[in-house]
Amino acid sequence: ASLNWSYEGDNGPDQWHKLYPVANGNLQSPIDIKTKNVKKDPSLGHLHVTWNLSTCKEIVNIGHSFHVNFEDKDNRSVVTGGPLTGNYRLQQFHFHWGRTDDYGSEHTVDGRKYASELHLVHWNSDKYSSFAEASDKPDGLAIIAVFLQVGPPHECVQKIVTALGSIKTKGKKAPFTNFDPSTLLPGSLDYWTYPGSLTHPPLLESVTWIIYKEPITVSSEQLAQFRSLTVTNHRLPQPLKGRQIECSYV
Ligand SMILES: NS(=O)(=O)c1ccc(C(=O)NCC(=O)NCCc2c[nH]cn2)cc1
Ligand SMILES: [Cu+2]
Ligand SMILES: [Zn+2]
Repeated sequence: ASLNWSYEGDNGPDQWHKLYPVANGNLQSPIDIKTKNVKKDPSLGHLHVTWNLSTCKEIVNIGHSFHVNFEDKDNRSVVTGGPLTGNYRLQQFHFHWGRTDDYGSEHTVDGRKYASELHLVHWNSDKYSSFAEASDKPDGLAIIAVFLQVGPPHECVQKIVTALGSIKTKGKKAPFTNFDPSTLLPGSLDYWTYPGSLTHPPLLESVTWIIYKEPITVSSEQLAQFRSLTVTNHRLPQPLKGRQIECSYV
């Protein structure tokens, strides 16, 4: 189905509210993380990530982005702990980026924009039976975000960049197996967390966001390869509307 929204022009982010009124809701994402307003919460423990590389399945060009999809029919790849109650199953990961290396992340930190942002999308498999069922529940989704800054190339991101060559047109998919997403996590496991939404339509306010403080590093050439699929795909920060951001003790 052709999408009724885009990142630029007549169906751009400022118009999304016409078809998706929740775009002006109280729990919209992304947001700017003002670190001086973050609340340290000693009860926030470590995140426990168990991603099994046997669940990595394929890479797909979905037009406004590309996804690496995982088999989510059992709990082989789950995240739990931290702000989460129970198990959240990994469904897919994707990135967001901008036209240049100067911006492209969705969340920002004290106004700082990173060049890109990784989203690892999980759904609550203890309470719901699918992503679709979980996607409109307040405790339905957990998305882990990792910032990307520019520097030397990232060895594991290179595997993804190489695979993009076989999915140049929208709708194309190619096998992409035995990839371990934990190779995309930073060294420090300190994170921020807050209640929010999907960052593009349907913009459902069903997400516990978990954002690692430390970025990973990719090269400008690797980012240029992302842009070969679509030039830009990031939403700007939305009003906090009184939400409290918490940070872990690690
Ligand atoms: N950027 S993000 O907040 O992580 C995010 C935004 C939208 C969706 C989503 O699932 N939206 C409905 C849907 O099923 N869309 C088709 C597949 C798709 C497109 N983009 C992401 N998933 C998932 C994650
Ligand atoms: Cu998307
Ligand atoms: Zn995303």
